[in-house]
Amino acid sequence: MREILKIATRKSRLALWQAEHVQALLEAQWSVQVELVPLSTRGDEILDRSLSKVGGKGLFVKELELALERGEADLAVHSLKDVPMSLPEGFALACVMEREDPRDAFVSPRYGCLADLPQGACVGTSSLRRSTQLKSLRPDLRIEPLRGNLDTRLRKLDEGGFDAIILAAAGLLRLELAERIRGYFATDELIPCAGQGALGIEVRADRASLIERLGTLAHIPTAWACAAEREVSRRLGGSCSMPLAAHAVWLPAGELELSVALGPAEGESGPLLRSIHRAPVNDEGAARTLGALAAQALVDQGARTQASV
Ligand SMILES: NCc1[nH]cc(CCC(=O)O)c1CC(=O)O
Repeated sequence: MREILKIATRKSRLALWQAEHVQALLEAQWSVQVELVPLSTRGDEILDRSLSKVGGKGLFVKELELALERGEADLAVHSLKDVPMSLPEGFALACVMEREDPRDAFVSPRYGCLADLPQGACVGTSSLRRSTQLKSLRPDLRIEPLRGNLDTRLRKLDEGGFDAIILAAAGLLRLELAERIRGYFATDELIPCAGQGALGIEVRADRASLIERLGTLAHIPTAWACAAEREVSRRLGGSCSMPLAAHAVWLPAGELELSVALGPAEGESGPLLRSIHRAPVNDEGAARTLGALAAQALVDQGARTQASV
C-alpha cells in the first residue's frame, strides 16, 4: 500500500492553495498519497481585534501543531511570516521553500500608487509594520484597521470602506488575483516582513527521516535570506506587536543585503529606525550573524528588546 502523508492546513483559500501546492510537489516527487487536513485556527476566528492585541503570530499555527502532536497530520504548511521565530519544544521547521514575490502591493479601485492618493486618504491595513512605514512615506494618510483573509479584505475595499489597501503580493499572485494589483512597493520603500512570500513546512522534531526527505523541497537561497530576516526578529524578541520589517536580497557574488526598519510600539510615538547590512553568506550561520548585526544596529539606535516569545 502506498504511504499516506497528511498535511494540516488552515481553511482560508490562500492556506488551501499553499497546502495543495505542497501536496502536488510531494506526490510528484515521492511515491506517496497526500491528504489535506483543514483546521480552523484562533487567528482565523478572531477578526474584530488587531492581531497584536490577541496573542500574535502563534495564533495561526497552534491548532496545526496540536494535529501534528496527536499524529493526526504529518506536516503543516505555513506562510513563513506567520511562523513564530522560536517554535515550541518538539517541533521543527523542516524546510523553507522558494519565495514568491516578497513585495507589498498597492490595491485600489481608483488610484494607481501611493503618490496618487489625495491628502488625508484612507488606507486599510492592520499591520503595524505597514502602517508605520506608510506614515513615514505619507504622514497625511488616515490608516484604518483591516483584518480577515484576502477575500474578506478585498470585499471590504470593494464595499467602499477605503481608498486603498496594502496586501502581500504573494497571496494575490497565488490566488490569481494579480489584476487587483495596481502597483508594487519597492522592498527598500516599504520593507517586507521577515519571511514574506516564503512557505515553511513544520513537522514534529522526532520525525527525522521525514525532515530529511523534505530537504528536497527546500530552496537554499530563500532559506538563508529568511534565516537572516528571522534572526533580526528573534534577537529583538519579535512578536507581531512589534512593527519590524526585515528583508534580505542576494547580490552578485554571494553577498546578502539585509534591510531592516523598526517603528515605535503600538500607541507610542518615535522615529522609524532603519539600517542596511551586507556580507558574503555561505551558510545559514553566516546569514544569522548578518541578522544579529542588523538587530544590534537597531538596538544601538534606541530599539528596546522585548521579552522573548
Ligand atoms: N498576515 C497574513 C498573511 N500571511 C501570509 C500572507 C500572504 C502570503 C505571504 O506573504 O507569504 C498574508 C496576507 C498579507 O499579509 O497580505
